[in-house]
Amino acid sequence: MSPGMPTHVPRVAVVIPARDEAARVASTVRAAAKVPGVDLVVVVDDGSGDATAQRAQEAGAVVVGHRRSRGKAAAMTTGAKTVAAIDSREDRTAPRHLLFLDADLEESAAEAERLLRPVLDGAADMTIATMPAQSGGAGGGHGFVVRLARSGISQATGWEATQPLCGQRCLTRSAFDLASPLAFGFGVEVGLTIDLLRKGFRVVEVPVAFQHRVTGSDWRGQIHRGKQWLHVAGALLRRGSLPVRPLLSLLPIPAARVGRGNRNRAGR
Ligand SMILES: O=c1ccn([C@@H]2O[C@H](COP(=O)(O)OP(=O)(O)O[C@H]3O[C@H](CO)[C@@H](O)[C@H](O)[C@H]3O)[C@@H](O)[C@H]2O)c(=O)[nH]1
Ligand SMILES: O=C(O)[C@H](O)COP(=O)(O)O
Repeated sequence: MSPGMPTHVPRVAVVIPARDEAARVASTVRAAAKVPGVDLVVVVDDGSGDATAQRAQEAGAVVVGHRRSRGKAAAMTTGAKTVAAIDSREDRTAPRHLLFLDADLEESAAEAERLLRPVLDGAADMTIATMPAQSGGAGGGHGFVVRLARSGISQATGWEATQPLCGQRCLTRSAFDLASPLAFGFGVEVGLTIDLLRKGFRVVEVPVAFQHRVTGSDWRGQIHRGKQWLHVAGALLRRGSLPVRPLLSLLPIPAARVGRGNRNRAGR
């Protein structure tokens, strides 16, 4: 907590949705708590089967939980409701801004100040981090989910997101409330971006040196991506913006026949 700040200045609450993150959540909480402007860290234990809740509490977070996993978006909503309840108990004149961070950022969560600065300064309603190349390598994805998300956002709003799935975001309370209810599960980022841009809010990407666990290429990683893809597609469908081209690219037909007119297979 930074002393000497007047109480009417909106401070920032960090909300960390966490499922089975016992190995990483404590260092993420400790690093997030040190970010200037942050005076509250809430971890939502989304039905973990491990000691996530205990580790988060020991690290100093306010911990709330779901008995069974309800997905990332529901965990974010529970966290935002918890912050609202604390805000009203404290009788604040201005609600806290919400900084959503994944549980696996560990020490790099300390970099988050860059993400909240434009929101604190009133220059943006939502910031989204763009993250550097990850030390764990490029991961095992083929870009299917990222391409679907990016072209869906672009089709819906005309905005080209660099990292459309990134969940490290800072929002004003009013932006969050106006974007609720959130899109389900891993569709939440795409839904937030589209809904806020469509309502005329200012959304800005900010480079931040976060590092996180990279999804691998084993069967678990591919199941994770399948789930992400379905959730993103669901969020886009509900917003009338499911793009056709990334869907066609999933079909086993030669690239030359997918929306390339009469070009030959080499794309010339
Ligand atoms: O049912 C779930 C699944 C995940 N999480 C948490 O949500 C965060 C992101 O999940 P993760 O498994 O790390 O997903 P990634 O594929 O690594 O995440 C990328 O893609 C997600 C959207 O698909 C974004 O939310 C993330 O910010 C982005 O880093 C983590 O803190 C998880 O513990 C939950 O709370 N409940
Ligand atoms: O690993 C990732 O970046 C996400 O899980 C998305 O996977 P993708 O590479 O298939 O879009």
